Amino acid sequence: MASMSVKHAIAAAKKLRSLQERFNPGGSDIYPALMGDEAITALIPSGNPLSVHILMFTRALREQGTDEQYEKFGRRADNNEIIGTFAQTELGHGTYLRGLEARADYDRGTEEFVLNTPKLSSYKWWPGGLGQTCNYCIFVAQLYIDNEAKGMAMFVVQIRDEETHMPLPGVHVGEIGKKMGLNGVNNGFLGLKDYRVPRLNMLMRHQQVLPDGRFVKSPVSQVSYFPMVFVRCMVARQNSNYLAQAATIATRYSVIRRQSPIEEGQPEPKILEHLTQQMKVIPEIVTAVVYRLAAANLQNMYNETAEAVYRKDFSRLPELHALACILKVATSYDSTYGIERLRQACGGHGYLTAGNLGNIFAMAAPACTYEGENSVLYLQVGKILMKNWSQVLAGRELMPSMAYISECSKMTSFPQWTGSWECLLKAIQYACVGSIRLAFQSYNARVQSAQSQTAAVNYSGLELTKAAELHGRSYVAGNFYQQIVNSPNKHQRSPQFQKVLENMLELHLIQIFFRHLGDILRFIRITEDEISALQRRLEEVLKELRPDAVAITDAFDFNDKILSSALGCYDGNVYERLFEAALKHPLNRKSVPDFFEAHLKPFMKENADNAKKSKL
Ligand SMILES: CCCCCCCCCCCC(=O)SCCNC(=O)CCNC(=O)[C@H](O)C(C)(C)COP(=O)(O)OP(=O)(O)OC[C@H]1O[C@@H](n2cnc3c(N)ncnc32)[C@H](O)[C@@H]1OP(=O)(O)O
Ligand SMILES: Cc1cc2nc3c(=O)[nH]c(=O)nc-3n(C[C@H](O)[C@H](O)[C@H](O)COP(=O)(O)OP(=O)(O)OC[C@H]3O[C@@H](n4cnc5c(N)ncnc54)[C@H](O)[C@@H]3O)c2cc1C
Repeated sequence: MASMSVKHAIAAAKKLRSLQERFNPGGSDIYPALMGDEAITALIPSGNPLSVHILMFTRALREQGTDEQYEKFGRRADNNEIIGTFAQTELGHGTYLRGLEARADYDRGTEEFVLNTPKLSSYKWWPGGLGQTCNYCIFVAQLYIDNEAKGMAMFVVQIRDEETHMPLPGVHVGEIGKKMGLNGVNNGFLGLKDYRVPRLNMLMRHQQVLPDGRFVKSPVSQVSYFPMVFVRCMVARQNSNYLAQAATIATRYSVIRRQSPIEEGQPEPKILEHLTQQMKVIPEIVTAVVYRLAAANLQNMYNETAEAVYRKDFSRLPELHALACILKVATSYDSTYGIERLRQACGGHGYLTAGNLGNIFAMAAPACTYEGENSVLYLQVGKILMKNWSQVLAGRELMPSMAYISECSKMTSFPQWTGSWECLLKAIQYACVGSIRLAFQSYNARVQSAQSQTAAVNYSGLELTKAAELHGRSYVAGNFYQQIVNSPNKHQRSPQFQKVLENMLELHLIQIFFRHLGDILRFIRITEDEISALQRRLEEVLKELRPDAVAITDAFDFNDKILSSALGCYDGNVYERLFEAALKHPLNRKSVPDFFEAHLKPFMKENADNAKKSKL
């Protein structure tokens, strides 16, 4: 499977290169790379062994290396003359980067770094493509000069001979084994023993080691985390795509499948006529749209920040970090939840490989772990919210994406409940700020009682993650509201299209309201009648969106090859395709399976004989 994927990935990469040259000649615009990876990934259901090369190896060379280092390594990587990966995670550490054990000792005598993975737990473990595809990697290690730790640094390391692909001396590399999905990606392990690289193989755009061993610290140490921020932005985009694919499949199937009359004596309706089926499918269509818009927004912010960082302006890094964490967590959690819900909405056929929903789930699910395990990233955001709440208490301004926190903090109570979109959005934001305030009280009490910040974060972890989750909801819902209600190009939309978008906004806000009703009721008084009115509106808006469900998912524009699903094919011939797939199963090549004579027949005969004996 791995070699098949490499073959497909190379073919797709070549096709992409020609498209890029045609539409974006010589441009370094990041989009073709993103689209490229998405396009290749979409065409290889078992995952793209070049993903980390495209998304992290080439970008780290461009963003963390000097211009000279880009010329030496980056250009060849961008041109796919060398294939690399991003080797940071180790067998013993993935989250706690300051605990990474791989080390790089500077040898000023030879102006080289000596790279080692001192123990088994120090082995690099997981990097995509490391097993067999790559001949280079970005090797992340703790930098030591005269045995003094200087923090993390990145090194360009050649691991295989470019001609023979043989691992180089001092390199121990291989595949880590079968996974739940993505088995076309050879995730690998890497051990290095006294492996020497020239001084100029350390990426030195932001921090340097001079020939005599003097260390020039990075102005902002977190800029070395930037490659991860990029992939978190990509995950937001990629996982909203996976959800959109699953929503397309389940929607098409739900208007083909007929089951169970709603009125006695009536014909069996399409299953999407059942209200509970609408509640399973339509909110996921809307969630895919909501996250697609949020991810696009985040990508623009990434591009602006990347340009600024290139000019050594690091001011927007903290906000981008917070938003990238929030969106990576929210999209990966909600997409995996949504894809499984859509699989279940397809009944038994949803469990068939021919439906492809299981594979889409397996492709989406690891995003909850890689690029920063989700609860760890929620804690990151929780910490950032604590810092920002201290700013609020000091009367200082907050970053734009947190401005609502300042506004809500000035409200002594929640205004009269109206149930409008603005009211629903404000309710989510108000509940978020209430949660931040409570988390801060717990956290601050711990810090005041002489607990360290790290310990206080750990023991306030439940409230911090709740506040982070609600901050994510507030950001995503706020972004969707702005795009639907206040978008500058709203007047270019037809009234019918605007109405569909407003129905999607209505559904999203009501759905989030009900999902967090407990969190909201903690801070806002809402009567039973007001909640029941929202229940009615929920049922109403599902009915309103029902006729548009197929058109919205068709607008995602996935062709059958990408969906690769007998349930979601454009022509709707579900049963014929299911049957066609079944007949292709190897077990159907013979009428009598091999195991009959070898196992089943003797087993049944033995039982029959024993039964006869027991009668005698
Ligand atoms: C498309 C898909 C395709 C699909 C294909 C994709 C294939 C899969 C690719 C997966 C590739 C990988 O998984 S690559 C490996 C990914 N690994 C990770 O993401 C590791 C996760 N861990 C971390 O990021 C870090 O250890 C933290 C953030 C958890 C902790 O950082 P720390 O430095 O130890 O400590 P901490 O005190 O929390 O942070 C110190 C200060 O730095 C700030 N800070 C922390 N991180 C950042 C950051 N990234 N950017 C800016 N600032 C940051 C904090 O806010 C804080 O600011 P202040 O408070 O000082 O102001
Ligand atoms: C498909 C896939 C592809 C990957 N590709 C790459 C790659 O290309 N390059 C690369 O370098 N890595 C890669 N990774 C590794 C990935 O980045 C790590 O798995 C991830 O960062 C999580 O680290 P970990 O596995 O060590 O989990 P751990 O950090 O051990 O997490 C285990 C549990 O401990 C909890 N935990 C850890 N720290 C804390 C804390 N401070 N507070 C509270 N709870 C905590 C976590 O929340 C989690 O529940 C990949 C992983 C996968 C699954």
